[in-house]
Amino acid sequence: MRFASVVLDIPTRALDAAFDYAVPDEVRAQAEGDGVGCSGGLIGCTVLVPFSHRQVVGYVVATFDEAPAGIDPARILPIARILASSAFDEPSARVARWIAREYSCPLCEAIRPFLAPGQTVKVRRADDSSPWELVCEKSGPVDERWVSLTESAADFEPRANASKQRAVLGALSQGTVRMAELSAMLPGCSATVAALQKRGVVSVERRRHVRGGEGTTLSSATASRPEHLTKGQVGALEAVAAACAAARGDVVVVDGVTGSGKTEVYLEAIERVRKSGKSALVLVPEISLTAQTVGRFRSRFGDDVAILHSRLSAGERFDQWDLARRGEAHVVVGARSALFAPLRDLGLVIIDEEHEASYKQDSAPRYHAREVAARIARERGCALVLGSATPSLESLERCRAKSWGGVSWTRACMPERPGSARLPKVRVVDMTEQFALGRKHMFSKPLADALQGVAERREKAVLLLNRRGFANFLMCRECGAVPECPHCSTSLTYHERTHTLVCHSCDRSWAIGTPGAPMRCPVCGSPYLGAYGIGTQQVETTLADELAGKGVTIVRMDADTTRGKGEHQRRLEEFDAAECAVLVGTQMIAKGLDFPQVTLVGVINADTTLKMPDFRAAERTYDLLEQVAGRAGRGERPGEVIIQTYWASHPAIQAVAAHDRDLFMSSELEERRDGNYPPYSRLANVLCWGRNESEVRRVLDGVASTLRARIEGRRGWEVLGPADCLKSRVKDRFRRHILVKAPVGEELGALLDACVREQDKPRGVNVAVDVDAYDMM
Ligand SMILES: Nc1ncnc2c1ncn2[C@@H]1O[C@H](COP(=O)(O)OP(=O)(O)OP(=O)(O)O)[C@@H](O)[C@H]1O
Ligand SMILES: [Zn+2]
Repeated sequence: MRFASVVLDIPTRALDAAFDYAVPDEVRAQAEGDGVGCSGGLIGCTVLVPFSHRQVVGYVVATFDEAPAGIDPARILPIARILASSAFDEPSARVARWIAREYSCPLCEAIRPFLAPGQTVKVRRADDSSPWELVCEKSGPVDERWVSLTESAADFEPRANASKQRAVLGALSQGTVRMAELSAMLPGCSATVAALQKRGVVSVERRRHVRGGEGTTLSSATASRPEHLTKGQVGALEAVAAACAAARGDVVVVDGVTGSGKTEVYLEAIERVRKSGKSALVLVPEISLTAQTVGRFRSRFGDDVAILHSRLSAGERFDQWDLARRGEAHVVVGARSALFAPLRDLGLVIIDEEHEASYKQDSAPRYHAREVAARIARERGCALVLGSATPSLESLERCRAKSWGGVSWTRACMPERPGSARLPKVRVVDMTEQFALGRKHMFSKPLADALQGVAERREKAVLLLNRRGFANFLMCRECGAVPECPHCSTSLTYHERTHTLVCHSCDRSWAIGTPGAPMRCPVCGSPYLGAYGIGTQQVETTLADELAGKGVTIVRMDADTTRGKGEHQRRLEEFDAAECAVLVGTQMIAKGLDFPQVTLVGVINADTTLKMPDFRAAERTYDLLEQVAGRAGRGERPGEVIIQTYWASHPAIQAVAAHDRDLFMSSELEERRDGNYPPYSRLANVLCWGRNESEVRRVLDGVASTLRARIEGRRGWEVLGPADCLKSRVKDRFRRHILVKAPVGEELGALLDACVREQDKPRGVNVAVDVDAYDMM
């Protein structure tokens, strides 16, 4: 290990390569002596290196003994020092390289997700004349050592002059104290504690502080082992075992209907992997990382589980991450970014609800967790399990082809719920018919009746308000104006309770009138300003009227009511504890929740998402409806689902009504094939934004013409645009984009990267390449 290849943390596309440095003896000794590092050496370390007359932070991605060919070893500059222990090993470095190429981003940006949370080091200077300085956003490990007296403390008498010992014993006489607090009370006491520990008078215990699993009253937050696995579960486990045995990154799509017991398959599969001494990684959507999910894993694997998600503080995230790095936890359950956790000896990766759009990161590196997971599985020779009741069309297509990317893709079906639970009966209510019958209420007659039934039978219901799309804005009935944010091209959303108009692009808000006073149109001054679309608050109010005096608890869950820490869980607990209740909410209540007492699911407006300008609109609507329908009838009592819609004939809605995915698939796949959309092509979005509109236009026109010249004559390639984005202005920046379609299997990222690099970009104009884009607004 005399030389190292270092990627500099300078995210410009031109400085993307790794540079070679010499490894001085003391640096090597430090790296090899470091017990906590991931690679057992220098790879994965954050280092300080000289570069072009200054010092720069970089990451070691490879080491070698011979000087690189053609370079005089004496002229290779040395690494100045190590700034942080190794956070990744060689296979991870290879995955990072792949991410950079695949998603067209600078290599250092692809490496950053692998670094220890909260331990990023930067070289900065205040202005051009001041010196460079190291800024270390360190959140070291949280001290979780707890000190307490042992039984033999009673017989221990400190010597007369041992005042420090007396102080420590005194402080501990009331009970266990955290080491950090003890040090704060008695500065410099750690040597004393160590001495007392040696004598057996005090004990120091490392208690893991792990949030998320503890302190919930949710009945479903434990996973008791079922007596028998279902046939579907046994089959799925066999497929997973085969993929583990193949040890080359094979993929199993666990295609199990809602409530079929996919979680039990994950738990069982992890148990087997653990028995063979390997570790496992489980990804769930951020929003499902609730006490319920965490509790289920914790109840089976206890302290062997580390939890990673964005609601943890930086220190807590570091702690959890470090448990994996030190090999103290062998199961990591987390949101998208947990994919980069430094687990040793990985044997299995699981992605739950794999169809979820939130697995695509919408800032650089713009990776899709499913694709990176597949890459990691191949790199480490472990199995990948993708679970969902509504697998993505991409995954289903790969299973149909049986292999993809050099590994096998298998589908394991679980068509039934365990025990006596059955899939609920679904009824579609055509709202145009209701209107023709003279019913203008938010709840159709069948839904209103069903809610009364729930109240009478003392059961529970879930009501979904489909809020994606353009619901809930105000429109002037005289001039037709819709108030928009002056900084973004976004219709403002009306919030009834606070009487404000809110921009969901930039979070600015405007008060309108005073409660009770009429609101006026900002354009023509007319008082006839009406709310279009409905909000959850309105549903809650209407519901309260409908069920007044019936003793039904109404719990509302949306972005507003779950903002505070722990609110999400608190509301679910409230719903769980109530004797008879209705849970009203947005998308966030649609998936994962397992409450056996729910017998009715109502969807107030099924079709708002169908009208979104997005080729995945139908798929998303189908997924959402099938998932939310799946909340009903998970226990012994049968469930019923009522879907209100103005578009009853749409295949997505028909398919949910019949629990027949093929109904939806056949029409959808045909449209995708006709339009050359994924899964039959790859799609990238090249986005350009800046304050100066003409510069934005010029830059993107340049990218488009370079691109068109390059793909000239190549089959299956298509360049659409440039055109204004649907959100053509956000935070006063103009936004235009190009959509690029390419045949499946083409390296789209590398080509787009080259075209963007070629373009001269003035300051203030930004270009982002989003490969396999999900959000094209
Ligand atoms: N073999 C079994 N026998 C009896 N009950 C089981 C069995 N397997 C799972 N269950 C129970 O079935 C319920 C549903 O399981 P789970 O929540 O894992 O479903 P799921 O497939 O993840 O559904 P969804 O996609 O809706 O989230 C749970 O309460 C679970 O304890
Ligand atoms: Zn705005």
